[in-house]
Amino acid sequence: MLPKINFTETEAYKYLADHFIDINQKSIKDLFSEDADRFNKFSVFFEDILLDYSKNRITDETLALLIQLARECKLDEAIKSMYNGDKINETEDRSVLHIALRNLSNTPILVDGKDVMPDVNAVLVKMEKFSNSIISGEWKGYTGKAITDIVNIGIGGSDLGPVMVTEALKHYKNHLNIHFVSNIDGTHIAETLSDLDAETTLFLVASKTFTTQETMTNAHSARSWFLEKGGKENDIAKHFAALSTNAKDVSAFGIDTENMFEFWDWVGGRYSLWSAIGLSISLSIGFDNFKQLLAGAHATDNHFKTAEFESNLPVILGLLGVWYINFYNAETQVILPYDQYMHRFAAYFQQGDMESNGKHVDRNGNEVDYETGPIIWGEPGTNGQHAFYQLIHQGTRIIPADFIAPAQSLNPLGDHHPILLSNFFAQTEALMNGKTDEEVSSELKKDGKNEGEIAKLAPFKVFEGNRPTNSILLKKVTPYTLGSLVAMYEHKIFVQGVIWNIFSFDQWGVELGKQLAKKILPELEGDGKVSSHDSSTNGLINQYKAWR
Ligand SMILES: O=P(O)(O)OC[C@H]1O[C@H](O)[C@@H](O)[C@@H](O)[C@@H]1O
Repeated sequence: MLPKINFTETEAYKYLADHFIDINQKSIKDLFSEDADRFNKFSVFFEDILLDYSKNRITDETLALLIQLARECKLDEAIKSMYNGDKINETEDRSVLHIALRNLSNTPILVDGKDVMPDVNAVLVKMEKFSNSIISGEWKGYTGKAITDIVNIGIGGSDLGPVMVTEALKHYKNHLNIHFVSNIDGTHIAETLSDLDAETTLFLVASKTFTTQETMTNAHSARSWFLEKGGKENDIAKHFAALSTNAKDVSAFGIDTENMFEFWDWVGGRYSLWSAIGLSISLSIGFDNFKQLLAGAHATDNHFKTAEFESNLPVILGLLGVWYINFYNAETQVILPYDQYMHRFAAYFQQGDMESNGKHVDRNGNEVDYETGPIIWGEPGTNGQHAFYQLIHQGTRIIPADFIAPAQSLNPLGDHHPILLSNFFAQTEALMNGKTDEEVSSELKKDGKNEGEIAKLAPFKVFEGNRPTNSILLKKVTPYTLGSLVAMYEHKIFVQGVIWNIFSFDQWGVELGKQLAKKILPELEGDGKVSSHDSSTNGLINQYKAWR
């Protein structure tokens, strides 16, 4: 089980609070000039990933105290508990074993005394066979044609991971066209289906529970479309597969359980891209590449489990986040991939991080009196530079930023990649160094401005700097490296949840809105006025009814 320790009552926390007062006087720039070895000290390699965290407001002492904090919070025990298959998702009484899905070493992992690996491996074999027969064209649709288009119908964890990965690994994709329908807004499925041919389309209904309203509604619409286009009830087996933990509801929907790819309740939705939910990935890039993705994640899992905290990437990232959130009052964490293929990476970790650590009750059931999960946001560079970096550079908030870039481009076109990377390097340097009043004034002087003009303009052009960043330089975006990177962020979330003494693997916060929507739906029928809510909700519903 997870320890239940209030981190603000640890020795390390008290030391950190004192230390914060000292370190807050110093700039990162000063820290670099005081220590020629700073980059070597605060950077760490993991295979083809270099994490440089030297441009942070930390010293040796900060890091030592943060690691002490992790030890006092018994992070090592928590990691062991997760890997042992303990039911650390206590509020749902479940183990948390996404690590088992990519456990290519095949060491036994027990849940309730039973090794889960034979089942995991059997589903992987089934995914491989299925992927191969669709990709090769051996699998035929109801009129004898090969499949050309895959539509994954799912939402949340049954959508975001496959979307992010198939986009990030588009370079490795085969001839199949992959589409994703998630939104209940009819536009999403209507627009997707408008260009498709029922004879050559395969639907993957992806839902852990197989009860999610959006997914079920979209799946039923897809089924009706298929039947309208000429498919017959008994052709459905050739065009619909299910990715789920719920065999009963899958067969009730009419999907042959032969076409069901199973996973288990110990796989959280937002940690499920490694499971059968990853079938669209395996179809898009081939099973061997999917396995490489798992292999990369497995390598990170081993690193997280065995590396000393001082050189453990997820631990370092997690603790740096705690440092900014709980001592500097940072509210957000921005993720900035300098790689167009990774354009959904931040969106993916919005669910990964915010659904995991957006909690205000600790593991003892008490309200916390400290901040927990940050707001995650981000867009690919350099687009972000031309949109919101102004606020990161000159706004009033501290925004810790993760910059991610591959050294090798998958599309080495002219000088695009050096230009992209020059921006990647320049931004973290600029955020750290800023630009002083003297520098601004002398620049303005060179531009021919007079004293009065300089005094007037200079304040607006000063950058105070001292804004913290991590740089994550990858050799190249490959299935393996992406797997490693995603697992690194997953474990970072776990580290932070352990320190904050919250349960990171439940998501009760998504329920209330769902319940209320179910109550409101019947009220939308008929023309009668609705008066059962507050005046705002009544007013909005009644206006909707008047306008629809
Ligand atoms: O896969 P399902 O069961 O359709 O759930 C889809 C999503 O539903 C809810 O919003 C949450 O529970 C998410 O964590 C989940 O990913």
